[in-house]
Amino acid sequence: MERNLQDVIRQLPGAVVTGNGADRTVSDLTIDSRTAGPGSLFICIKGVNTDGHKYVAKAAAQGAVAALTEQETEVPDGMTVIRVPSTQEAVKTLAPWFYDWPARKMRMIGVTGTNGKTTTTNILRTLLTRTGHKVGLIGTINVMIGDEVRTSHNTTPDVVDLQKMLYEMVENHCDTCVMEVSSHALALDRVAGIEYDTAVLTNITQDHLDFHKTMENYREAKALLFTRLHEGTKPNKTAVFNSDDPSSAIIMPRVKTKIMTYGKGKDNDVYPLTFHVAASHMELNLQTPVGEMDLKLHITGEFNVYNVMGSICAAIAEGLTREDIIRGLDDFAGVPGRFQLIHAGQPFTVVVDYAHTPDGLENVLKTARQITKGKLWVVFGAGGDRDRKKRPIMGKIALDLADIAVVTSDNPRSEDPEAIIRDIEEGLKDNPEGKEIHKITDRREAIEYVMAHAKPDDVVMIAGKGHENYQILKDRTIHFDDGEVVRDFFQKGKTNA
Ligand SMILES: CC(=O)N[C@H]1[C@@H](OP(=O)(O)OP(=O)(O)OC[C@H]2O[C@@H](n3ccc(=O)[nH]c3=O)[C@H](O)[C@@H]2O)O[C@H](CO)[C@@H](O)[C@@H]1O[C@H](C)C(=O)N[C@@H](C)C(=O)N[C@H](CCC(=O)O)C(=O)O
Ligand SMILES: Nc1ncnc2c1ncn2[C@@H]1O[C@H](COP(=O)(O)OP(=O)(O)OP(=O)(O)O)[C@@H](O)[C@H]1O
Ligand SMILES: N[C@H](CCC[C@H](N)C(=O)O)C(=O)O
Ligand SMILES: [Mg+2]
Repeated sequence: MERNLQDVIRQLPGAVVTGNGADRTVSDLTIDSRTAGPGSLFICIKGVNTDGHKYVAKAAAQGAVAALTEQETEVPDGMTVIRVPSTQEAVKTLAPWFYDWPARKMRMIGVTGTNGKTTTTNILRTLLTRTGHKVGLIGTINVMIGDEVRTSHNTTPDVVDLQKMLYEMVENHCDTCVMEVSSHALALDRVAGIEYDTAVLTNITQDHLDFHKTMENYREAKALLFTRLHEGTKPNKTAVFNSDDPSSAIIMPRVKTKIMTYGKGKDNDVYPLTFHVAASHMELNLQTPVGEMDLKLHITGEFNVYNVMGSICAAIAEGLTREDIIRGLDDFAGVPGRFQLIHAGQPFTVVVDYAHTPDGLENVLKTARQITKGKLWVVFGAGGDRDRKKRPIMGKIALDLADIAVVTSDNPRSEDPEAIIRDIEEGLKDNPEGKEIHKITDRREAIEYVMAHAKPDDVVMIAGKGHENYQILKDRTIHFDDGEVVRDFFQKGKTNA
């Protein structure tokens, strides 16, 4: 995408321009000097850790032609500096305009909720792709533009990267984008300039209180996806709600578009008639507005019944037929690190799962219990620099629902791993049944301990990190993969006592 610098300036009310006054071409926007290159307009944002204004010279040295600032800065030779009252505000309209409003050229499906976003977006991508659509996907694990796959840094990227990705999707002839919309993205308006066609709520349970402070703020951030859905000019919009989640009843009355609901009750558009959960699959019979569906799915757990039902509502809203949906769901192989069974020749079941919230942990342990003949183990920790209040709650859930709990580290980030474990242990203090609890701070040692002690018919749930192949420690990020630790343990011929 190329834009004339004067046209860029015209988009910025109140702009004061200094430095190079020549008429030039801007070929790229970036808010990170590290990705600035020839032709870039570098947008300076004041962040939590640092201030983008510090990197104007660096961006210029890398070839950036202009910088967008909100305070006095140096003006490197040859660079044009455009000062506006607020760069954060300016970028919300500048980025969509620069990339020519790509979200207006695709069907946009947004999925929000505490848990289930990655699963739901991936189900929808499979359904739509199998039906002949070219689909872009944005989420926690990766960004996909048709068949091209890139790694993600955030669940929902910042406004500039997001608009750039959408532009690339349009350039690559995608007709639909399905994306996870995090509560951070809604609160910080990373999704400015996007008009959604279909919006899905999975559920709202405790997480991210470090950022939102209260559950009400958290819910209201998520509500924005639905209460703003009618704004704009696109026709045929649908809001999809999980009627079994109490937040839906609070948000739905404020929605001005068509609504579809899913849940256990027969008053929903989509509801289950019967389902049967096994370790690696489930059978599910559903009632839907396009007819009854008999499904055999390669994912499992009651929570996934909800993800499937939400996806079906969105798929129907997008015009898919009963046959499209049945065929697509049959093809859906699951998401890496979501109730993923690890087969390393061991005589018991090992599951790696991304449960990192109280509700997520509760759900996967309840599902695991349904397939456990022996004892149920859980190995888990909690992320550092994240909601501290969820830690003791997760401790109590592990104690209540598993037979043996092994508390370990997740991504400690800047925090002391021992302090995080102490927070979790608050929830383990009241142990009337005297259940076995271990504390093994090193995650590899914790997993290896369990691999060495689990018995045939036991189920081991390794929770929290799912698809992640790294561990973020105070001073460095190391390679770490829960499934690989399990496989290595058995490959090295370590014995299971
Ligand atoms: C709290 C939060 O959302 N922080 C985001 C924020 O970081 P920040 O304000 O600390 O930025 P900063 O590091 O101080 O930098 C300020 C500016 O200087 C720039 N800079 C910095 C260094 C440099 O050398 N050059 C340079 O230009 C940065 O690009 C930035 O524009 O802006 C950054 C750039 O967009 C984001 O990457 C960063 O997300 C961090 C990594 C993060 O962990 N965010 C999490 C909490 C998050 O957003 N999570 C949600 C939900 C997850 C889920 O539930 O799935 C998500 O959507 O991912
Ligand atoms: N519908 C659901 N209800 C409750 N828990 C769920 C649901 N779906 C998934 N989970 C649990 O949450 C974990 C994460 O699932 P998924 O990645 O789909 O959610 P997410 O909303 O994308 O998470 P994140 O906020 O990290 O992006 C799963 O591994 C599982 O433990
Ligand atoms: N997107 C979530 C992922 C958490 C995963 C868990 N492994 C952790 O590090 O806390 C977050 O940033 O809160
Ligand atoms: Mg996700």
